[in-house]
Amino acid sequence: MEELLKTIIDNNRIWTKHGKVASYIPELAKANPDALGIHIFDLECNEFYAGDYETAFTIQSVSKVITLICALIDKGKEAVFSKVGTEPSADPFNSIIKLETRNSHKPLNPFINAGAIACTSLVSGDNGIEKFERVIEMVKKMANNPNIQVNFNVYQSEKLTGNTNRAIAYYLKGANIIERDVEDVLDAYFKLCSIEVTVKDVATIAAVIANGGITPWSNERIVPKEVNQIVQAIMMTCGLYDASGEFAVKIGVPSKSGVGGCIMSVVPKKMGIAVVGPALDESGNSIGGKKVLEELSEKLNLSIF
Ligand SMILES: NC(=O)CC[C@H](N)C(=O)O
Repeated sequence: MEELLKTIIDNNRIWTKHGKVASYIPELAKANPDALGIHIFDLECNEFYAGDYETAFTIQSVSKVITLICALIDKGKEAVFSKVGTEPSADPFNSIIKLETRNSHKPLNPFINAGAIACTSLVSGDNGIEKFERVIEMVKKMANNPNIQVNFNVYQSEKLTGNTNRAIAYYLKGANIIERDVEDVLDAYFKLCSIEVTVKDVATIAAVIANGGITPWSNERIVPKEVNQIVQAIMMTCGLYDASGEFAVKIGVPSKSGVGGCIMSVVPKKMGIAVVGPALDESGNSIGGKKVLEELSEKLNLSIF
């Protein structure tokens, strides 16, 4: 397996030259555009990795999966889906347009920025700090890593330049989708995007989801079965923003990407996979990461379809 992963990384490294590192959050522009790494955590707790698997990166939108899990556990599906939809979006991840043109003003789904900001406000906690703590504790538990922390420079950079997210959040407040103090919710959202991880952490999180919400290493249920099912369905249909359909066709497993260059993939009942490659395509998905997953899915016959 390690040989296979190494070959796949080598075959696809060239793709990193065709993408661009995210620069709208200035601190992210410092990432190495040539990096490409992968980690697999299977349900027997075997781990395989290759390429730049030691690269640290910020989790970015992959955190939206854990925020949704916490919101569903804390408030239940009726409350969550009264504020956020479950439909894919054909617009970019930070788009505002549908908030106004759709009657309900609900964000289309929990994995675009508007939906994730709404879910952040739904998570348990009296203020932004408590909400952030609730979600990062879940990240640590699912990643089996108590040392996970926020990258302070990325957090500061997000907060300083996150005006589109600010516009989204104030719109949501005006439409009664979020009830809390907007800046407080945004602060938690920016911190959650800035959590620093490696592909090992993300592959471990994916393995818990692949195992039905139960930790493969200690057999402990941390995500209720129904929540785990809902999250995978939304990853499948909305996980790569406006490129989710193409990804379903080419790779065929529930996945979630982030502008830090990570893609987390869940192969139900088999394994968790994480790739990192900070050079992104025009939808904000890792260009090399997508190609690596495409070849891996083909070679190991991973598609659920
Ligand atoms: N797609 C992403 O990963 C977006 C996350 C980023 N922090 C933002 O809010 O713009």
